[in-house]
Amino acid sequence: MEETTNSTTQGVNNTIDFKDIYVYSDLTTIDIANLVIRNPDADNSISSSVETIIADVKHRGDQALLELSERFDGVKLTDIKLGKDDIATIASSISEDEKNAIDIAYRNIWKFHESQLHAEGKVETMPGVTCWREVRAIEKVGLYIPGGSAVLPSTFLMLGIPAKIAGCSEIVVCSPPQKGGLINCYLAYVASLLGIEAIYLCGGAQAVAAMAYGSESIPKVDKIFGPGNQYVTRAKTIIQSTSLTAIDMPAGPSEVLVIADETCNPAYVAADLLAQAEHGADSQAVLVATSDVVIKRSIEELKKQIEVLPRKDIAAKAIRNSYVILAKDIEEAMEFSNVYAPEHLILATDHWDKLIPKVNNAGSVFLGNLTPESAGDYASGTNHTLPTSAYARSYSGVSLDSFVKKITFQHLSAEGIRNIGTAVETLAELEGLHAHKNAMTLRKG
Ligand SMILES: NC(=O)c1ccc[n+]([C@@H]2O[C@H](COP(=O)([O-])OP(=O)(O)OC[C@H]3O[C@@H](n4cnc5c(N)ncnc54)[C@H](O)[C@@H]3O)[C@@H](O)[C@H]2O)c1
Ligand SMILES: N[C@H](CO)Cc1c[nH]c[nH+]1
Ligand SMILES: [Zn+2]
Repeated sequence: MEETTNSTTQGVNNTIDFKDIYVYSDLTTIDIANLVIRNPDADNSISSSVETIIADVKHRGDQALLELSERFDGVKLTDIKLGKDDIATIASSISEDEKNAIDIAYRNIWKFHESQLHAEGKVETMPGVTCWREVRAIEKVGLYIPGGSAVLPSTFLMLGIPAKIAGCSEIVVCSPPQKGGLINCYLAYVASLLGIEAIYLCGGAQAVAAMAYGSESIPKVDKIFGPGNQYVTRAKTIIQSTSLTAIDMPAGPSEVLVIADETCNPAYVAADLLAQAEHGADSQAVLVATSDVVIKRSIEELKKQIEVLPRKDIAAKAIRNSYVILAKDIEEAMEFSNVYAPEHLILATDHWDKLIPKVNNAGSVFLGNLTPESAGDYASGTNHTLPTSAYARSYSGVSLDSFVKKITFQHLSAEGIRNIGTAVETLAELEGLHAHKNAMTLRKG
């Protein structure tokens, strides 16, 4: 890796000299609120191109989608929709080993998400006053499957499986066209496993706009799911306030925070950092360690391992966009992590069980030295579509709940009216809302 010219200057006085990776060693002197900001779009360039793309798709529909695919994906399409027969033909080229791996992931993800189906009981809050909730699937959902720098069939599993379990009646899938104007065979195989009959060849902000407003080819949906780059993520946050379409959460460039103590294995730590760094130059991989020996060894390992990665250049840029923290103890490490609110938190320590209660903000947590984050990315069963950019402070990752609404129901009997009537009348009276009071008084008789 080259020497960094990382523009982050805070904490420079506290750096230990590893030449190309910032190591902050005294958190009390650092502006942490500033340090934890990811990809700020300071010049507003992403927001402004996304706004232009959304307006274009809204007004010109399919024609805009075709032109934007040519411009951003370098693919000249004649048809945006890829149908069932094409999908089946493309899927047939996948090998048995690849099929088996996808099938294992499919089963585990299905099993974990199916376990989230909980029926709630009815509650009698007072005699004759019964309240309960019922679950209904969101009818029309849109799944965005990234495909800019890497096509992610695993994301198709992560979104398609809970949508199927929830019972969503219309599942619209968009993914950027690959060279030749098609999709890759792994996405096609996942589509066939899920029984999805069409994939729309459309990526980026334009795909989000199409699913939010509809185009001649792409149906409008009620909620859009899925991760993506900064263009996709910005588009999702814009359309949720400008259309009647909801979103799962901001799930942008991947990130990981590894907390490591002297019981960690530095080779594993480095591998886990690089696994998220290779997603994109704007990814972030943060190491928070309680010992400078751990830091030194992990960085040595990282420098060795990065050399053989096919995506070395991307990973190196992400590492330059990252940093290391020497915490004074594990408590300080956990405090920093909770402020950072990482998409993925890895506890690279044998003492992980004691740390679980201290985790307040994280998308998904990987416990101990034998639990690589890649397991959750692909096949253990948990969902890999997770909040980034510190949104793990308030959002959960995708789950079965993301695909359903929970509607409350209530029923009052004559006894219920007798028990609750006066309280409702008094509350209506004190709020000065007499029609509210009357709706109860008439029934009390
Ligand atoms: N948070 C999560 O849960 C999660 C999960 C998986 C992946 N990810 C992230 O998803 C991202 C995938 O990104 P990707 O780029 O590979 O694929 P992508 O599908 O998100 O984006 C590709 C699209 O971006 C658009 N685009 C590219 N350059 C543009 C430009 N200059 N102006 C306007 N639009 C442009 C194009 O339309 C292209 O089709 C990565 O950052 C990865 O880390 C996050
Ligand atoms: N780490 C990504 C979520 O940030 C998910 C993914 C898909 N494929 C590999 N990894
Ligand atoms: Zn990943």
